[in-house]
Amino acid sequence: MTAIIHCSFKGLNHVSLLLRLPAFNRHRSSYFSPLLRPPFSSASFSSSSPPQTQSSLGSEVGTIMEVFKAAWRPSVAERIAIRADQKSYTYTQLLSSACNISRLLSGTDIEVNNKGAGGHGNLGGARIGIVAKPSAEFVAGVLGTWLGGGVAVPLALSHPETELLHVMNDSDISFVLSTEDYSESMQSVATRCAAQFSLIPPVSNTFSSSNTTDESQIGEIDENPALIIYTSGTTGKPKGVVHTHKSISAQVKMLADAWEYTTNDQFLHCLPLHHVHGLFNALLAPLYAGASVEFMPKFSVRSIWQRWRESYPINGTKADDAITVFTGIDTRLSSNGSRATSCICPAARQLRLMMCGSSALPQPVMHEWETITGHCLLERYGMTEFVMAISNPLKGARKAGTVGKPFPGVQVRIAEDKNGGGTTGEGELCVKSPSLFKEYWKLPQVTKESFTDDGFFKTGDACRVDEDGYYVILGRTSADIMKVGGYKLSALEIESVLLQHPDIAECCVFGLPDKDYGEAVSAIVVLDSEQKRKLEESNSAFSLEYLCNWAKDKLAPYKLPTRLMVWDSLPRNAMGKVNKKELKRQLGNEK
Ligand SMILES: Nc1ncnc2c1ncn2[C@@H]1O[C@H](COP(=O)(O)OP(=O)(O)OP(=O)(O)O)[C@@H](O)[C@H]1O
Repeated sequence: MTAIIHCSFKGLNHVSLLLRLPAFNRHRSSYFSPLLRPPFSSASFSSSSPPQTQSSLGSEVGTIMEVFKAAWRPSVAERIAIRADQKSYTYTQLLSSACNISRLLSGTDIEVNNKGAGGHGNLGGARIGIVAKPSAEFVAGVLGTWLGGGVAVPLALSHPETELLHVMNDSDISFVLSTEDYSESMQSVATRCAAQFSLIPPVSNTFSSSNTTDESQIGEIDENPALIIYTSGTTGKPKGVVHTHKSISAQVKMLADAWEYTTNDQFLHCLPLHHVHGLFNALLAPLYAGASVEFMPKFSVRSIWQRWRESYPINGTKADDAITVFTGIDTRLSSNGSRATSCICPAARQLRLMMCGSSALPQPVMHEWETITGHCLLERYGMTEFVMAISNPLKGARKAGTVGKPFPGVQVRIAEDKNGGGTTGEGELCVKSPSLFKEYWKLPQVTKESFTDDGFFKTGDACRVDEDGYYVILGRTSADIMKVGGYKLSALEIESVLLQHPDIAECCVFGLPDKDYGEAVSAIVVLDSEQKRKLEESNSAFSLEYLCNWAKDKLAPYKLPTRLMVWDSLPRNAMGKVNKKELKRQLGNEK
């Protein structure tokens, strides 16, 4: 049996991929993912022949199609979608490969472990684990999973086997897709989870359109799950956050609109793909906009700066494949990175947009970055559960220490603490957005408890609004908000000040139990390597007294740290975040 699969990325010119799919639609209707839904009229397609109009799908077009209508641009099909390992892949090649993967999955007798996800397509909502290095194959794996009716579960490359097993067992993964480099370990993990395993076929450089006799049906799949992302576990055991095709569509459109992603953009991508920042901001939204994404295999300060320099070799010139957008500035890039490479600032200056988020951007880092690169970083706020909700503007004032204002279509509310009198303007941030997740996987009670009665998601982050209506994130109530002698303090605010000290390269502030004050402001600092060497040479130590003497003009007395630890590094996860809850637990127990 054969089927026509109508595929469309935003801007991919009326494409139907024609494939022979054994038994594809014998029992079930086929479907389209949000990034692969057909345009208003779809057309037969081959790489060599022009599209022909076909309008049989119009009546089934839903909200997703509105997204594509608004986002429509012609002639993206042969543009570069992905660059990786010195190879380029067009949108057509990527989609062709996704269709192959869908066929591969559909042709396999997948036993859907615990259907729970809500079934559609051949895979009926089966969870497909994807463990692949950042590559065209990873993208094709996700799209192919959606095309076949599965739920993609991107798995962390950095996770030790026990954590991988937890996530795979928890999400009842039926099938693991992997690239060669992880083949051996993943095969054994898959076996232990009773899941099938396959290597993702390499995305080919040629497109073949073959054999078409039958047209598949399109079901309305918007509310069906598409993706499960596991939280990083900084506030407890990792939970599976279920996103639907509809929430993904809403989000990619929101981001592409707000930050004006276009077909002219080229993204340098060096973030993990099992986390929303790397997956949505730097991959799915750019692809939705018809942009190119270049994967850098590993986060490397030197290589990132080098790539910018190649993009703009001499001030005023621009390479064809010049990077235009970068998201993911963190302290590694701004401190040792920029100092070591400040001579190449003119190149960095010419990028269209530089963004950061996922954790607080300390003001000293923002200012230093602006001095060196000329970029006022765009900081935004997001969370696995709703992806991105609040952002500083693309055009207009970006305010240091704030995350800007809610995106159009996003509602936010601050739930003030009634016990605190409810007059401070500070409280828990609650979010309602079309990009909100559907549920925590297999945790109905936790899901219920994390929403207000009128459908706002309770973020667990403390927040206030400044005089210009910009939102200021004060931190996680569970880890960043300290209660010291009756005062409620934000660890993020104190960190931002401590980072201004010339000797401090990194720091982390949190409360440890204190019998007199409830909690004690405790700081771990990592010293700048040069300063550390000087201190060692002069046989002196970086003391609490010295730090507080310096900080007393900048912080109120009750905000000054009363405990100090000088460490060689901070324990960070793949996203560069410190798990404060775990640190508090360990250090609290040591006392
Ligand atoms: N711009 C920002 N400023 C301050 N904090 C931020 C910012 N962006 C994100 N965050 C923090 O990151 C959190 C969301 O991150 P994510 O969804 O990855 O969860 P996590 O904290 O890493 O893991 P877990 O949900 O398991 O605790 C937010 O709730 C907020 O505390």
